Amino acid sequence: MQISLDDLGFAYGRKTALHEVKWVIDAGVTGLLGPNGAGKTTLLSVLIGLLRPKSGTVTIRDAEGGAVVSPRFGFVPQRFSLAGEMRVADTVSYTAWINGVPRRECAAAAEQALRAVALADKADVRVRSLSGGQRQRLGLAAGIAHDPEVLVLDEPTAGLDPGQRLRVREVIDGIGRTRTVLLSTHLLEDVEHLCQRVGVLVNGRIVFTGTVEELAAVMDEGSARAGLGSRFERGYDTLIDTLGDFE
Ligand SMILES: Nc1ncnc2c1ncn2[C@@H]1O[C@H](COP(=O)(O)OP(=O)(O)OP(=O)(O)O)[C@@H](O)[C@H]1O
Repeated sequence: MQISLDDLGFAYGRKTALHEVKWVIDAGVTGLLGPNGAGKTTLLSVLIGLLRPKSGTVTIRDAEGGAVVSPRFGFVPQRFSLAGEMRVADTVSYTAWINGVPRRECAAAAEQALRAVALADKADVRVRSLSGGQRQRLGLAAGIAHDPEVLVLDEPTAGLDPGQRLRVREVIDGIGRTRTVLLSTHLLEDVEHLCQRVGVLVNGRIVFTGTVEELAAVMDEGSARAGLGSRFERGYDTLIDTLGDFE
C-alpha cells in the first residue's frame, strides 16, 4: 500500500499543528522524526482517521495504483492502557474482535500475533505481571492481530532497554517486509537500523523526505561539531538546525 498525504493541514483551535503536509509513503518501514511538539502524533492521528484534517486529503493506493477506500489500519499509540486483570491472550483476542475479526477466529489471530512478538509463552499470564518491554510488545500484538495492511506506530521503542528495543525492531522489520509501516521515533538508531525511508517534521512542516542514506548525508555535514553526546545526537541537532526553524 502507498499512502499519499496531499496538503494535509490540522489545527487545535487557533494552534496550527500541520501546515500543508505533502508526503508519499511507500510500502516497507518509514520513519517519522521530529523534535517534541513537531506534530508527529497529530500527523499519525490524521492519517488513521482519528482526527479530521482541516484541509487536504489522505489517499491509500494498492500495488496496482487503485484507491483503497477503507484499508485495515493497525495503530499502536504512544501510551495505551491495558486491563491488568486480563490475560495476555484475551487482551489480544479482544482487540482483534474490536477490529473486525470474526469471533471464532480471534483466538487463533491472537496466538499468531503473540508468536510474532515472541510473547506466546506469556499467553496465559495476567497483563499486570508483564515488564515494560513485554507490555510494549503486547501493544504491538494487539495492533497486528487483525492483519492490518497499514501499521502506524507512535514511538514504539520509547522507554525500552536495548535488548527489548532490538526485539521490537525485529518484529517491526518482519511486518514491514510485506506491509506499509509508519513509525514516529526520537531515536536515530531506530531509523538507521529499521527504516528504508524517513521524513522529518519540524513545526508542523515536512522539511525532509528521503532514504536513510540521504538523511545520513545531511547529518554528516554537522557531525564534526564538537560537543557532548553521540555522533547521532550531534547529527540530529544539526539536522534540525539545518532543516527547520526550530522553536
Ligand atoms: N489536544 C491538543 N490541544 C491543543 N494543542 C495540542 C493538542 N495536542 C497537541 N497539541 C499541540 O500541537 C503541537 C503538535 O503536537 P504533537 O503531540 O502532534 O507533537 P509530537 O511531535 O507528537 O510531540 P512529542 O514528540 O512530544 O510526542 C504541539 O504544539 C502541541 O502542544
